[in-house]
Amino acid sequence: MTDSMLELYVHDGLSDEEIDRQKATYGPLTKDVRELIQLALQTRADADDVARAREHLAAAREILGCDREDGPYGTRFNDSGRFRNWGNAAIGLRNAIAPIGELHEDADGRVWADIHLGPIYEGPAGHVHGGVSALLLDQILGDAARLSGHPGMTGTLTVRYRKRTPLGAVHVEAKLDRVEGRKAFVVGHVADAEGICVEAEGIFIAPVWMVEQRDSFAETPRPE
Ligand SMILES: CCCCCCCCCCCCCC(=O)SCCNC(=O)CCNC(=O)[C@H](O)C(C)(C)COP(=O)(O)OP(=O)(O)OC[C@H]1O[C@@H](n2cnc3c(N)ncnc32)[C@H](O)[C@@H]1OP(=O)(O)O
Repeated sequence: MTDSMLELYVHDGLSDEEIDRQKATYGPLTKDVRELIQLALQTRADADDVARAREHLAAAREILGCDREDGPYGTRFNDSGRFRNWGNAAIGLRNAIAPIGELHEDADGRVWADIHLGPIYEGPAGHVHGGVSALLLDQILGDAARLSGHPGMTGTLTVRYRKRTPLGAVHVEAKLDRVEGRKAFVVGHVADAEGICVEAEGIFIAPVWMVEQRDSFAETPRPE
């Protein structure tokens, strides 16, 4: 299990220029697909128009599929310490369902993101699915642990839903609370304009292999 995961931490030696080129190429594709996901939910096009649109989509699938990778994206590094987790379900640059765009980090260690959660993230009518809130919190609490120099796997995530979270603009933030051995304790919340909707505490545990990997970096790697 551990070994198979480590195999997906790959130093691929791409130049910064090549990474920038890939971002410029694939980022807009991800954005288009994200819009398509929402359109699949919202379109009122009739059956003929849907059939016509599907022909275009089939053509796009053929073009995009003729040269492709198999399997998960994993985490890829280069010499200058840039790392890409572009398949990540919460924040991956090439993952059209990932709701988090830009991540911010304040000087005091607070990590936050402002996110627009559209109708594809619905749980209770008009409101955010509880699992989506947990996804955001798992990611942002994990990032707060990692950016403070204590990366780890989620051991325990405790989530308290204080009030419903309306779809639309939400703010997510987290901060390292304390560290005990290989365990980082992080707190955070999801808020709407009226205040906190969901709060969480996470325990992020660095497995031994991750501690060794971490120690091989002079600085905490920054994600793309
Ligand atoms: C450099 C690198 C790059 C950075 C990349 C960052 C990637 C981040 C990715 C983030 C992605 C997003 C997030 C995701 O999606 S992460 C995906 C969801 N999480 C997982 O799949 C984790 C699966 N579980 C495991 O891998 C292991 O069980 C872990 C690693 C958690 C512990 O296994 P390990 O064998 O290491 O543990 P140990 O037995 O030596 O115990 C050590 C200490 O921990 C205490 N304990 C044990 N279990 C738990 C628990 N569940 N809650 C609370 N505490 C627990 C234990 O009592 C002991 O405490 P103490 O006696 O010392 O006080």
